[in-house]
Amino acid sequence: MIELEGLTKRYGEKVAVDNLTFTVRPGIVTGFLGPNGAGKSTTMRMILGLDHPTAGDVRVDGTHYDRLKDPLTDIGALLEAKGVHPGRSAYNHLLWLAQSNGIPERRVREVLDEVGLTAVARKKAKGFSLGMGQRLGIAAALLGDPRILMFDEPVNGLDPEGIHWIRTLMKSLAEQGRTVFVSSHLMSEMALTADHLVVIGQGRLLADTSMAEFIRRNSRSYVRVRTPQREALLDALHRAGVTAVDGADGTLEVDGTPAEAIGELAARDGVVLHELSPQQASLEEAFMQLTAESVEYHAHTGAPLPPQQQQQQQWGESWRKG
Ligand SMILES: Nc1ncnc2c1ncn2[C@@H]1O[C@H](COP(=O)(O)OP(=O)(O)OP(=O)(O)O)[C@@H](O)[C@H]1O
Repeated sequence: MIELEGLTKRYGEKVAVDNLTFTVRPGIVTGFLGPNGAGKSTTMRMILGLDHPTAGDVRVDGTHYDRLKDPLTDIGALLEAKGVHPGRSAYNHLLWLAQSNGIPERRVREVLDEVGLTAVARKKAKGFSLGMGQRLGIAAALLGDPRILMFDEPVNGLDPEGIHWIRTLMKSLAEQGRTVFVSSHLMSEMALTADHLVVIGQGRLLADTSMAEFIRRNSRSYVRVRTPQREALLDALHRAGVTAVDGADGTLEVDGTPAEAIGELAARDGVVLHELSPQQASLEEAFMQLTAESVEYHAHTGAPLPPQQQQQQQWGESWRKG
């Protein structure tokens, strides 16, 4: 497990990570989601002991990273800027890592095979594409056969085949019972990979929820109705026990009643409709709304928020409780 407790990092006035408390559990893929600059990389660097927290604590399997005896066998990580000597081959890079961490040489061949780099293992890293570089970074993370794996934006720069490969790899690592913690700024990516979601914005925790729950709450389907006879339509719906709420641009939104039924109710009363369209709210929209509120919250520090944003903020609160 990775356990964060009140983890905080300040750079001067800037609060990069703000009082984060959550646990990353084994056997599932946990997505770490937030817009650019939310504090994901800083959090991951603190987990690995590369940055020191200003306050709070983070433990890897109950211990601070720098007290782990053989860290590569406990936690493997792919960080965004992974330093590989450009003149060194993939094989020699991994061999150097293995030898300095007491890992047998056969693991080098195994992980090269696992990430599909065997054919180019003797080529110098400076000739590697971005995708090959990512694969080499992942090979390094897997080298010590660790129980915990952490990937910072692993699909960056990968082609569709590479992205598919990473997704499959992360899921299979979790199925083996490992803890898999992966960051992204794309909800659509996480929806395909993660079982659990931790969302941050401006360094603060916004959501800590299962993916299924996030989808259940946000996959709202409704029907958008546009009519020049608003009152007449509302009457017709009301008589049938159907509730409509105001949508954007003077539209009405109806939950739980199919478009066909709404159309028939309108026709029965001779109500003209200009639009009758089933809608599905996207997860990306839900994510943007969730993180936008944290930006607003910080921009208005000390000042009361407008009622709509207060409501959105409470929505964020309920995620935290979930
Ligand atoms: N060494 C540093 N000195 C000053 N500010 C920093 C430093 N490292 C990070 N920050 C700031 O802390 C905030 C969080 O940065 P971080 O890189 O952790 O975000 P992120 O969520 O990983 O973003 P991205 O997706 O863009 O990588 C940003 O505002 C960043 O500018």
